[in-house]
Amino acid sequence: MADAVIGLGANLGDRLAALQGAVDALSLLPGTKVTKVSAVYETDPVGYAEQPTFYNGAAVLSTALSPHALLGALLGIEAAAGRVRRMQNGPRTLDLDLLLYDGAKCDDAELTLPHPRMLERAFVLVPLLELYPEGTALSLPFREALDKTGQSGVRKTGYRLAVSEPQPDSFHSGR
Ligand SMILES: Nc1ncnc2c1ncn2[C@@H]1O[C@H](COP(=O)(O)OP(=O)(O)OP(=O)(O)O)[C@@H](O)[C@H]1O
Ligand SMILES: Nc1nc2c(c(=O)[nH]1)N=C(CO)CN2
Repeated sequence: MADAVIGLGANLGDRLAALQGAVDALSLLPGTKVTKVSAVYETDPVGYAEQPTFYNGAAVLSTALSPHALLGALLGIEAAAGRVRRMQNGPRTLDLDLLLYDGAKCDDAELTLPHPRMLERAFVLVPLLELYPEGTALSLPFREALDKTGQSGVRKTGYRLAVSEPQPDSFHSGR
């Protein structure tokens, strides 16, 4: 089993429902358990400013899926949430980024690990600091990066994402 950290974001439609739906979908992936979830943060858009504010958060998984299989699953969950890719940094119903997978490094056509832009983004690093108060996540020290972003515009909402208890197989098969 490996630990993986997922960044979640949404700025179109019902943002809270999108993030909660994503956590629910992650917990249903084969060989996967959601072990930690952050609070939900409301964040000013970074990159392309003329778009609605985002809800962002982060989740930690314990998974038997490989990094590429997990990325494929994230893209599937985004598609099921109605995401249409229009522009880089533009608005989206759901964005799931594979931030870290154990201490793995990877740089191929489909996947870069750690996520190449995570250390520049306070909307990623603030939820991460909540999950890893020591400032190092899966071998990646990130606290200094957060200090360096100098970005504000990340506010905690009163919402938390819920992790539902795993159900016995008989629950899913209806027997
Ligand atoms: N660590 C990663 N997590 C998620 N996608 C990745 C990662 N590394 C590479 N990718 C690739 O990036 C592609 C485009 O991702 P996406 O459309 O979500 O980008 P974006 O959300 O606009 O920008 P950003 O990646 O900066 O958040 C994906 O199809 C995927 O193959
Ligand atoms: N606040 C915020 N800004 C963004 C976000 C995001 O999730 N939150 N995602 C982006 C592209 O992935 C670009 N800008």
